[in-house]
Amino acid sequence: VTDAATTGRGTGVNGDTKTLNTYFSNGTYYLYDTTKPMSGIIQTATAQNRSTLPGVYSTDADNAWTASNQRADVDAHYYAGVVYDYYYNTHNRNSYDNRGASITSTVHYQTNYNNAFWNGSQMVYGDGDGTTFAPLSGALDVVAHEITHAVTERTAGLQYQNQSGALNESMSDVFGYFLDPNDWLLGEDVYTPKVSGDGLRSLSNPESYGQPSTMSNYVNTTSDNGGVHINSGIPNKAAYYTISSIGKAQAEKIYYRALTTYLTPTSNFSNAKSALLQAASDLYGSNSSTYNAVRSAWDRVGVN
Ligand SMILES: CCCCC[C@H](S)C(=O)N[C@@H](Cc1ccccc1)C(=O)N[C@@H](C)C(=O)O
Ligand SMILES: [Ca+2]
Ligand SMILES: [Zn+2]
Repeated sequence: VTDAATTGRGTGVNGDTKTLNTYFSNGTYYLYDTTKPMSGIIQTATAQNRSTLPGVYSTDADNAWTASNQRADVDAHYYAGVVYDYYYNTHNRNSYDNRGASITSTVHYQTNYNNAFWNGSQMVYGDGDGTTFAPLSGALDVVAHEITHAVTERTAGLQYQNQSGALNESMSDVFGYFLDPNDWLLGEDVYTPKVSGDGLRSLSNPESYGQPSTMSNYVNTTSDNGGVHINSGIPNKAAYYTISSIGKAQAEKIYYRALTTYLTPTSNFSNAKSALLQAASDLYGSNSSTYNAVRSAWDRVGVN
């Protein structure tokens, strides 16, 4: 039997061509990447527009993944590999559990599903309805957002409600930015495909998308698990100030260290400020301009 790791070619959600790590077995090609060091595999499946997970492996006959209904599969697979490489190369983290866990993605979840999520075991992507969203795996910052939920779950464990939940969401957005730093927008590559230049959220200007950016405008609500997608604007704005001041290279070190060393399941915004300051102190000193930039950022969003 001639099983083998192979290299394929695919078309992404936005019509771009990508090289894919695939696998050939028994006459069929699979979105099954065995190339990562010490890690498990990265594998992509389709729910075939139903809700059963993980669904069935995405397959192709000739390793040219160019059909229109394969675009979401191509990007989910390719971007999962990009995010794996980021955590491994930048933070020396071997997959979301730091022990080489396999990364599984399922696309074509339900019909016109305008969301993506981590379900505790895998990533799941809807195709969008074509107006609000294009297939959500088509954006690297979305894929990074979802995998970062898995990292958070295995480290800080931030409870998905109220302030800890907004922090959880913010960490996913901030690492979404670190993966896709071309702009301060989140989801711009798949959000409102008929409208250009917008995103679902903005780190630099949360208000432009209906989020608060100061503690004084924190939204007390029972919906959305206590407004986790609303109040994330406050830590997101602090991240914008921090990154703008000290740059991406130092910021991502501080954020990774705070997330994996100091934050806990019940951390609130004030605890996040302390965690980031402690990380900045550990890495750059408590009298450093880096430390002072982090403190200033959180002062400016009104978190003491
Ligand atoms: C199914 C239950 C809800 C899970 C929410 C997931 S983690 C989530 O936050 N998804 C992101 C997807 C995303 C990420 C970055 C950029 C664009 C879109 C999200 O923000 N979802 C919005 C639509 C929401 O759930 O309100
Ligand atoms: Ca982006
Ligand atoms: Zn999320």
